[in-house]
Amino acid sequence: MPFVRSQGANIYWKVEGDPQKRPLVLLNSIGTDMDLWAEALVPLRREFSLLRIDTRGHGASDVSMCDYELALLAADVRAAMDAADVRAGAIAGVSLGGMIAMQLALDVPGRVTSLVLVCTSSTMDRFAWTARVDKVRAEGMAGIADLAMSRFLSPDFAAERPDVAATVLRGLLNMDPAGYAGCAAAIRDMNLAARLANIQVPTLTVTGRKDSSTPHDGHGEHLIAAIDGAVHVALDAAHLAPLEAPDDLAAAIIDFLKP
Ligand SMILES: O=C(O)CCC(=O)CC(=O)O
Repeated sequence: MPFVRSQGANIYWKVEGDPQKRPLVLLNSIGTDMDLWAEALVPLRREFSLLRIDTRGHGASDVSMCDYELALLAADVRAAMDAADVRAGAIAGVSLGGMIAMQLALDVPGRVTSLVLVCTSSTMDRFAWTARVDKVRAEGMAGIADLAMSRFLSPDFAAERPDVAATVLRGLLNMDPAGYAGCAAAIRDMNLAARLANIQVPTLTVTGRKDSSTPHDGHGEHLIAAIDGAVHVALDAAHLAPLEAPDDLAAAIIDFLKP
């Protein structure tokens, strides 16, 4: 079974593609699961051996009833990499997934060969995320669904692809609020900004021109400035770029990671 025990929880992972190819680990945002990457898998599978992981509290992974920390979520990724026999690999993460990827690169640099930071940040508004944690614990997923959906997908894309928007909304509403709150606490408490200069691996930062949650200004720009040699690509997408611009994102990743 593709579950690994990590710090009191079963974490779901899945490998796809030719195991002889270079490993690429794919991490999801808060409020989604490994299927966030589904639309980009075909081109990525041609180039990489893919390891996808459901972040603790999401998808098929266990929910722990507490505040999580990025270090815990990074340890879960390390455990899944061990279980999948991936000693080191490129790590691509969307939003929370990018934060976990940065934490992993700082905590265990030997396990990370490159970073792809998609629609993410090292500094989110602590006040807003404190309110998000409280609201989801008090009201459940319905209490935060409209806000999250308004940032996940652009209105144009949601109108063009109501099937995708409905699937994302259903996933959000059906998840355990404790898992969302635990991860939201990790975003609230993250402490990455002062450590970014210690990231020593080639890094691609991807921003979405329609992303109001972690846009270039105030978010992506800080990663690009602080991480030595970081490369930047902007895509025509809102926050969930793997759904809104899967081909362009896959092409950017493949180009950046080419040997
Ligand atoms: O719901 C939002 O406001 C966007 C969530 C966010 O920025 C963190 C994530 O997507 O992991």
